[in-house]
Formats: sequence, structure tokens, C-alpha cells
Amino acid sequence: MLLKGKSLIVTGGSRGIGRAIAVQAARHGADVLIAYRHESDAGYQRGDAAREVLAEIRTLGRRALALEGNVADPDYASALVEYAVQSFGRVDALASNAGVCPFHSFLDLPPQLLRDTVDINLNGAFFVTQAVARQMQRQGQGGAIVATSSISALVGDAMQTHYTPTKAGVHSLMQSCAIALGPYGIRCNSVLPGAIATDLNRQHLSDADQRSHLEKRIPLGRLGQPDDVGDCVVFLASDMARYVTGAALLVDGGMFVNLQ
Ligand SMILES: NC(=O)C1=CN([C@@H]2O[C@H](COP(=O)(O)OP(=O)(O)OC[C@H]3O[C@@H](n4cnc5c(N)ncnc54)[C@H](O)[C@@H]3O)[C@@H](O)[C@H]2O)C=CC1
Ligand SMILES: C[C@H](O)[C@@H]1OC(=O)[C@H](O)[C@@H]1O
Repeated sequence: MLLKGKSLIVTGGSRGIGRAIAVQAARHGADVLIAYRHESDAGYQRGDAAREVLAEIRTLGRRALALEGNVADPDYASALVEYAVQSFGRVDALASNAGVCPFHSFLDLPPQLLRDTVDINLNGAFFVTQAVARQMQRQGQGGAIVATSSISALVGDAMQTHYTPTKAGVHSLMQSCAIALGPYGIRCNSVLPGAIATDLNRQHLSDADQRSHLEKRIPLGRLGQPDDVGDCVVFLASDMARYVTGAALLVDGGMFVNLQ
């Protein structure tokens, strides 16, 4: 097991990629605190999505906790760390994964949508990374931080002009934090998922032509599944990646390189 005895905070852990990160980490021996936001768990009764994840983790014999809130609030980031330390005694790893991607055209994009997307995807990643890094420094035993950036850090999309800059920013945050935190033995890396079938893009991918267009661009011939990303995050959080920091790991089935 790659994370035996470790404690992990996963933001956006109630659904999609974050759920996969949380469950795969538990499968590898970690105790997990998931952060989630009810407002973003559309279609679920308050807390139901998170409760499903906690139940799944507990069947694996690991401890599992959840705390609802908004990563864009720095006080919530501190509360997550306090809860994890209170319950698990320490924080060994962070998967900074929470994010939103409401597709919208550029010319009529309202300022508040841009502000909200930046606040959650970039500022939220900053606040949680900073709060966890402070705790890791206090612990004096290093740690691992993995942010969910995106292939959108490298390429654009007409309906994501408010979103792609936040994903580029998340990876850049990891690069700078890798330098700032290296002296404390804290590693910071990004995963860059391609098109992963989750609630985030369920509507977008319900268009058969759009889905077929994407699948044709993927050499492995299929959309990604959340576990495809979860396993890569477990690797980067584990000692298998002990000499990896400031890196970006594309998890896209080959989509990015398939341009000719
Ligand atoms: N699905 C995809 O194709 C791709 C997704 N990503 C990134 O992966 C991450 C996860 O995306 P998905 O699992 O697809 O999304 P999702 O919509 O399935 O799940 C999002 C999770 O984030 C949480 N969340 C949303 N806003 C929050 C906030 N303000 N505070 C706390 N928690 C919040 C939700 O409660 C939920 O647990 C995002 O950062 C997204 O940008 C990157 C590349 C591709
Ligand atoms: C939600 C989108 O389908 C997904 O999110 C990303 O970051 C990828 O670039 C895809 O556009």
C-alpha cells in the first residue's frame, strides 16, 4: 500500500475526481478528510454525496471525515487543517482538487462568473495549500501536495475563457510552492486531466457529436474515468514520487499530443 498510515485532505472529495482520489488513497491505507460544497453537489440532498464517500472509505477500514464549506474562504482552509489534526493527529498530504467549470461564451461572460471561478479554482487552491503547508512545516516531517490542474492549463477553449486561466494558475502555484516548500521536504505537483467523465461535464458530454469529437482525439480511444486520475494522485502523494516536485503529469489518454 502506497499511503499506509498517512492522513490526507481531499478538496472536492464528495464527487467525481476528488471522490476517486479519496477512495483510492484509502485503498492504499490513508485516513481521509474530504472537503466539499453542497451548492456544487447539484442533484444531491445536503451532505448525501459526501456521506456516500465516507461509507465507501469506512468499508475499506480507514477513518473518513467530511467538512462542508467553500475553499474560497481562507477560514475554511484553516478549519479543514484543524479538523484533520484534531482527528488524525497530523496532515501528511493534500489533494487540492475542488473546482468549478460553468461553460459560458466569452463576449457576454458576466464579471461575477469570472470572479467566482477564479475565487474557487485559484484562490481556493492557494488558501488550502497555504494552510496545509503551514501545518506540514510545524510537523517538521515534509509532506506532499497534489493539485488538480488540467489539460486546460496548456490549451484553450472558447467556452472556458474564465476557467482555463485558473487551471494554468493552479499549476503555476504548484511550481512556485515546490521552490518555496522544498526546504521543508514538502513536494508540490500537478495532475493535468484531459476529458474525464464526471458531473462537471455531464451536460457538455451529453451532446453525442461533442463526445464523439473528443473520443476521436484520444489515442486510447475513451474518455477518462475518475480512477484514472485518482491513481496518479496517489502515486504523486506517495514516497514512490519522493524525488518529484514542481512536475506536471498529463492524465489525458494522449489527447494533448494528438494534434496532426
Ligand atoms: N472532469 C474533467 O474533465 C476535468 C476536471 N478537472 C478538474 O478536476 C477537479 C474536479 O472536477 P470534477 O471531479 O470533474 O468535478 P465535480 O463537479 O464532479 O466535483 C467537484 C467537487 O468539488 C467540490 N466543490 C466545488 N466547489 C467547491 C467549493 N467552492 N468549495 C469546496 N468544494 C467545492 C464539489 O462539492 C465536488 O466535490 C476540478 O478542479 C476540475 O477543474 C480538470 C480536467 C478535466
Ligand atoms: C469540464 C471540462 O469538460 C473539462 O475540464 C477541463 O479542465 C478539461 O479541459 C475539460 O474541458
